[in-house]
Amino acid sequence: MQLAPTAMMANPSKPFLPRRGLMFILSSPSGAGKTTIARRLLAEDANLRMSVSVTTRPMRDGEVESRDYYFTAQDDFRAMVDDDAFMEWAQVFGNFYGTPRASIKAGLERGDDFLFDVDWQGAQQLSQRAGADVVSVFLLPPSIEELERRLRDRGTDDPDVIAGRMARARDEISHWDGYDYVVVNDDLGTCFERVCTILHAERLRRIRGTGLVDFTRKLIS
Ligand SMILES: Nc1ncnc2c1ncn2[C@@H]1O[C@H](COP(=O)(O)OP(=O)(O)OP(=O)(O)O)[C@@H](O)[C@H]1O
Ligand SMILES: Nc1nc2c(ncn2[C@@H]2O[C@H](COP(=O)(O)O)[C@@H](O)[C@H]2O)c(=O)[nH]1
Repeated sequence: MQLAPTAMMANPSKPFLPRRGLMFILSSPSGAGKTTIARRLLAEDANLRMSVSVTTRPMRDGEVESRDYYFTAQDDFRAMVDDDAFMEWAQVFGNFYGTPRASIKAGLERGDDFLFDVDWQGAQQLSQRAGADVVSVFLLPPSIEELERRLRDRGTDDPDVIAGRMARARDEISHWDGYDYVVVNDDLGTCFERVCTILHAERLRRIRGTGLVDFTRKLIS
């Protein structure tokens, strides 16, 4: 039997049974494309919510407060650290970044999935603290030359900032083996499909199926 394309595509994020949400981490060296992939995932997947980080870095052209980051002063960031308001935080490129705790715990219990755009330090801390809720994906550029080209063509950073990001790229890449999945972002469409495949499969893991015990009990009773 041939299924109509619409039937095959029918909302893969909507679960048949209640399930616990997951924490979907995307990391990469700066410029490899995680923001691009993240925006497309959020646009196409109704069950995925962005975990918006707090940062002390200045806002870039085109960025929107509370959509891209909560932009904050260093003193306020420190106060949040002291209040234990972050699930993780780290210093990256001389600025501070942190993942606010608020709303994530309750969201996971409701079955919401959260997307995190964090560096390797954030991925490591979240994996240690949130264990089985975490699915981590590391994106690699097809080459170092292409990574630099993407940073230049993006047109958001001065040459000295780009040099700093390139200098850090090798260190970031050296942490590839701390992730559950590694995907090369060469062709954007192919990379996006692979990331979607990971997300859809991870949602189906037995450990997330909070409704499975009752459901299977009824099936066999
Ligand atoms: N597969 C691809 N092929 C060509 N260009 C790409 C591809 N993926 C992303 N880009 C482009 O590369 C640039 C960097 O992408 P993006 O801003 O998503 O990177 P990032 O990893 O989020 O960087 P940062 O960590 O600095 O925020 C953007 O201009 C984006 O349009
Ligand atoms: N550990 C954390 N890293 C974060 C967080 N939010 C963003 N990031 C990472 O910082 C760099 C630079 O980001 P940019 O937007 O300034 O280019 C990048 O690797 C992000 O993944 C966070 O909350 N925690």
